[in-house]
Amino acid sequence: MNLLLHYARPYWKQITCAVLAVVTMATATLLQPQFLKRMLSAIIADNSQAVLHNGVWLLVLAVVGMIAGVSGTYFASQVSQSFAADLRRAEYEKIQSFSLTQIQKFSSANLVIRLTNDINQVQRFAMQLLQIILRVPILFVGGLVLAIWTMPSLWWVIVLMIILIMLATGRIFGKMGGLFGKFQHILDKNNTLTQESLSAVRVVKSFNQEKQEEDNFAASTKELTDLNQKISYIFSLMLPVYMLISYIAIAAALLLVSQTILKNPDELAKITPFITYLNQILFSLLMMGMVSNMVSRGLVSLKRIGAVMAEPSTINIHANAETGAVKRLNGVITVRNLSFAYPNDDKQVLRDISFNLLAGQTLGIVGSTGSGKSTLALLLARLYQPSAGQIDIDGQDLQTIDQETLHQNLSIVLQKPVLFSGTIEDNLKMGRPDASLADLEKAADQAQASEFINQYPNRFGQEVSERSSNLSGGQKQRLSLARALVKNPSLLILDDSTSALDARSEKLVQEALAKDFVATTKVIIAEKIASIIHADQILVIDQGQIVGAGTHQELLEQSEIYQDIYQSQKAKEDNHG
Ligand SMILES: Nc1ncnc2c1ncn2[C@@H]1O[C@H](COP(=O)(O)OP(=O)(O)OP(=O)(O)O)[C@@H](O)[C@H]1O
Repeated sequence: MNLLLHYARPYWKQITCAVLAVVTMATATLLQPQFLKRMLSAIIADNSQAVLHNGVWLLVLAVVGMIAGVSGTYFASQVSQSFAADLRRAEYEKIQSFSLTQIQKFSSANLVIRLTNDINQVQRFAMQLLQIILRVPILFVGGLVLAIWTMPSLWWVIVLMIILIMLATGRIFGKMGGLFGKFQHILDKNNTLTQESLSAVRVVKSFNQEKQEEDNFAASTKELTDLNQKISYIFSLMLPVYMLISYIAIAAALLLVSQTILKNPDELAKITPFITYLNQILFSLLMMGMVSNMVSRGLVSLKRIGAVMAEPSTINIHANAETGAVKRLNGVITVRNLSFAYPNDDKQVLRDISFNLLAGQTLGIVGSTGSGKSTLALLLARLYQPSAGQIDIDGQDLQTIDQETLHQNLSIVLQKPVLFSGTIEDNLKMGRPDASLADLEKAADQAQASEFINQYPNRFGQEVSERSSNLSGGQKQRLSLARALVKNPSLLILDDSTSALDARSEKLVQEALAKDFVATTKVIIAEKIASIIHADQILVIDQGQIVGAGTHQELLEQSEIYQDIYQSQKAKEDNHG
C-alpha cells in the first residue's frame, strides 16, 4: 500500500478531480429517486407545475451525473496509466540494478511477469479504486439512509436483504480463499516453461522433445484453465443469487405496501424510489463482490512488485553522484580470498582465490571443465557478487564502482555469445554508441570479422535476426569480440571466446590484442594452452581452487596438472599435424 501511495502522490490534483467527480456522480444518482418521488406525487395530485419543475431537476441531475461520470473516467484513467508507467519504469530500473544473484533468486521469467502482468493488474486496481471502490460506499450508505427515510416502516426488508446478501457473499468468497495466489503461482510456472522451451527451440527440436514440451505446456495450461474456470464459475453464481434475493425483497415490499396504497395513494409515489434505492444497495454490494476480485489480484501483484522494489540495489547504476563523471580505470586487479557459491546452492564453486594483475598485463586461466573458470570471469565482471573476499579494481572495491564507469571500462565476451536483433552496426555500437564507421571497421578487423561482414551488400547494415539465428557460431563469436573491442576497454575478459575460430584467425586475434591493446588488462580463459602461452601470469584452477600460478615456463616446471594438460594438447596437435 505504501508503494501505491508513494507513486500516486505526484498525481494528487488529478486524484482530487477524480474523487470529486465520483462523489458528484454518486450524489446525482442518489438524488434522482427523490425527484422522481416528488414528480410521481405531483402526477397523483395533478399538479402540472410541480411535474415540470421536478422533471427539469431530474434532467439536470442526469446531465450532471453524465458529465461527472465521463470526467471521472478521464481522470481515473490518466492517474492509473501514469502511475503504472512510473511504477514500471522504477521497477525496470530496480531490476537493472540487480546482480545476477538476485535475478537468479527471482528467476528472469518471474521478473518479466512482475514487470508486465503484475503492473497491469495494479493499473486496473488503481482504476477500479478511483472509479468503483469509492462510489460503492457512498451508494450503499446513501441508498440505505434514503431508502429508510423514504419508507421507514420497511426498514426490516432492507436489513433482511443485506443480511442475506452478506451471507451469500461470505459463502462465495469462502470458496475463493487462496485461489488467486495459486493462480499467480501457476501463471509463473507456465511462463517459465514457455520461455525455456522457446529460448532453446533448437535443442528441443534436435532432441525430438517437441512432444514432451507440448505435454508439459498443455498440463500447465490445463491447470491454469481449470483454476480460472473455477474462479469464473464461483463469480457467475453471484449475479443470479443477488438478483433472487433482491426480487424477494421487492416482492415483500410490494406485498406490504399494497395493503396501504388504497388508503394512502401517496405511498405509490414512494414505492418506486424505494425500489430504486433497494437496487442501488444491491448494485453496490454486487460491485463490492466484483471488485474484490480485482482488489485481491491487485494486492497480490502489489505485494510481488513490492518484493522487487524492497530488494536492495547491489549495483550503483549512476555515475559519480558529485561530479557525474565517468572515470577511465587503469585496470589494476587485486583479488583477495575470493569464494563463491551460486544462489540457492550450498556448493562452493570458488574457494580462496587470490591474485594480482598490473595494468596492461594478461592473465590466462586454464582448468578442467566445471572447475569454476567462467564463474571467476562473471565475478570479475561483477555479474555476481562474491560470497566472501573482495575484488578491487585500481584499489577500489568492485562492488562500489558505479555502473556507467564499469560499463565504459570493462568488456566481457561470454562463452555463449549473445547478440541482439537489429543490424550488425547496432550490435557493435552497444559498447560505444558514438563509434564511427572507421572504429567499427577497425574492431571488425581486430576480431577477424571483416571478411564475412564485407560479403554482405549492406555490410554493417546487415540485419541480425532474433537470437542471431542467421549467423554461424564462429560469426557470432567474432561479432561479440568486435563489440567488446570497439570500446577499447581498460579491462577485457574473454571466456573461451575464440573456440569457434580456426587456428589462423585465432592467431591473428591474439596478435591484434597484443599490438593494439597494450594498455588493456586482459583476462583470457582458454581451453587451449596455446591461446595463453604468452600471458604474464597463468592460473590453473581445479575444483574451484588455484592449484598453480606463474608463467608458462614456470608452470611447466612446477605444476603437474599444467604439464598434463599441456602434454595432452601437444600430443593431439602432433597427431593432427
Ligand atoms: N548459474 C549457476 N547456478 C548454479 N551452479 C552453477 C551455475 N553456473 C555454473 N554452476 C556450477 O558451477 C561450477 C563451475 O562452473 P563454471 O561454468 O564456472 O566452470 P568452467 O570451469 O567455466 O567450466 P567449462 O570449462 O566447462 O566452461 C560447475 O559445477 C557448475 O555446475
